[in-house]
Amino acid sequence: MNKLEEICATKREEVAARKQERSLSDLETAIRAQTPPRGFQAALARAQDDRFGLIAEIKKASPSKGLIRADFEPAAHARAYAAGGAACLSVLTDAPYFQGHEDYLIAAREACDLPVLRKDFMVDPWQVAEARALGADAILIIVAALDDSVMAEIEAAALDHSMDVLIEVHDAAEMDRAARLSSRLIGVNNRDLKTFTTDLATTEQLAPRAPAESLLVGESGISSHADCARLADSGVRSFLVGESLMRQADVAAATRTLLHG
Ligand SMILES: O=P(O)(O)OC[C@@H](O)[C@@H](O)c1c[nH]c2ccccc12
Repeated sequence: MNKLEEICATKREEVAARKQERSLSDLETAIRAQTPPRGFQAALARAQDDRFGLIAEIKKASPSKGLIRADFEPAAHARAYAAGGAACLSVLTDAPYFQGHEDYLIAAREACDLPVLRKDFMVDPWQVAEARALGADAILIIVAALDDSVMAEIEAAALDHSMDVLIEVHDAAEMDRAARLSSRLIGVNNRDLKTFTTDLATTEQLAPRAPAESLLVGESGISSHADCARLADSGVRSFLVGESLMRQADVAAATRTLLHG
């Protein structure tokens, strides 16, 4: 079993337990009390028309790096990312592997007016309703983790709630499977899921294979303006960046430097 399979197996158990505690109708009630989705893909598209689109990630820890930031303050990081010019936020909510929490998403979304992606391992459409109930504006579908039918069900649930879907691929076969979904917001993960090493060439190689009219996002291992400029040469003008920004003392300044050099 590779790490992704292990994480998803743990997630299935977690979701089974949560479903016992919270019915779908209970979630629907919470959703009605939520503010409407903020338009994640539209915000990213506007930003990259102007310059670069940044999805800045609120990430406390990861399986490969352990604790990334000790003085972890989701609301303060959200405000710093917004001040630095990020178009959108991504907030890790997976607890067992990333030390994330739903409360971090709620706090980050309340602290600014950027659209927020719930970064978690979606294995069941129920989680989409849960994400919207928390306020999430977008969810992630990891193609490597799902078969085609579950993927389509999760996407349909998100579109039903007027949320955007970031579809994550990391090889050519996954890009072809992503093309069969309807979302055209496609992230190429530069991180090899087996070795955890990152290589920006992954985005460069897969970008030409994306369906027409896709909004492409380069994900993982991006740490400088030069990295962004390099990926822009292959037509990718939006980026998902976590660790390199989370490690900075002045997150707002680092975000500005990443975007503007
Ligand atoms: O911290 P980085 O190297 O900038 O990467 C951010 C983001 O791409 C990464 O956290 C990520 C991409 N896809 C994921 C899926 C699950 C958990 C995490 C991720």
